[in-house]
Amino acid sequence: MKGLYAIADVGVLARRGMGLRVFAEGLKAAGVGVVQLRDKDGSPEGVLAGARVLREVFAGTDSLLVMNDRVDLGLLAGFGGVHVGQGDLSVEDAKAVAGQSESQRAQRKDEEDTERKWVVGGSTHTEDEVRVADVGAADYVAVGPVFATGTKADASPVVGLEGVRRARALTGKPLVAIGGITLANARSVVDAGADMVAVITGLFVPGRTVESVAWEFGKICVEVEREKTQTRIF
Ligand SMILES: Cc1ncc(COP(=O)(O)OP(=O)(O)O)c(N)n1
Ligand SMILES: Cc1ncsc1CCOP(=O)(O)O
Ligand SMILES: [Mg+2]
Repeated sequence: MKGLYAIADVGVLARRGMGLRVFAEGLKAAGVGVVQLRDKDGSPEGVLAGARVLREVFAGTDSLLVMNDRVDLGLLAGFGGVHVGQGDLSVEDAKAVAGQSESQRAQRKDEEDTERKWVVGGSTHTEDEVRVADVGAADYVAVGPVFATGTKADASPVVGLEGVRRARALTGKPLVAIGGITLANARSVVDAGADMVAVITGLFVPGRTVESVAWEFGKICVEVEREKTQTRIF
């Protein structure tokens, strides 16, 4: 898991007058690897309707589709995973609902090679939460908000780049940074140790297409990773 983790926030899209399908097609054209559907105000059927749009647009690609908050809707939608925060179902319970707890997987050992793992990611905002997530069942650990964000009204205090560095030191799991990430600061976030940058508002740059912005986020992540590898070799 490296690069851009794009979040299709239904409320933000509506406020910006952009359709979910058009937005998703831009992400697909940019080759985005992970796309989350975040619909905080939608009815269950409304969320599933949005999920169907993402399934259609990303059909035939390897992109991972992640449902925010609701493991049941993620499973119904045929998504590849769910993201849960500190106030949502726990990562472990989300795994169990998806039939992916340790014991459930052990019972189906023979199928495991062919079975694609259902991904469960979890939010963290403090060092203690990162420590807990590191030893728990989360497939990736999200940390944030890195910078101030206007998108989440009940966001925790910002952790800054130092928070990303500390999280990096505390977990070897894939680390996703979120909150106020833009093209201008994405490099610093990946430099601080994030594997992926999760972005909502930063995908909208006046005068530019979502595709070109998403592509540039991916390019920044690849460049920083390449620089890190070279630094390690020489
Ligand atoms: C990749 C990623 N990281 C963090 C969050 C935030 O999750 P949560 O804290 O549950 O807040 P809501 O998004 O549900 O308001 C996320 N959605 N995705
Ligand atoms: C969902 C969420 N969780 C922590 S910050 C945040 C909002 C991220 O949105 P933006 O990229 O617009 O700051
Ligand atoms: Mg949540």
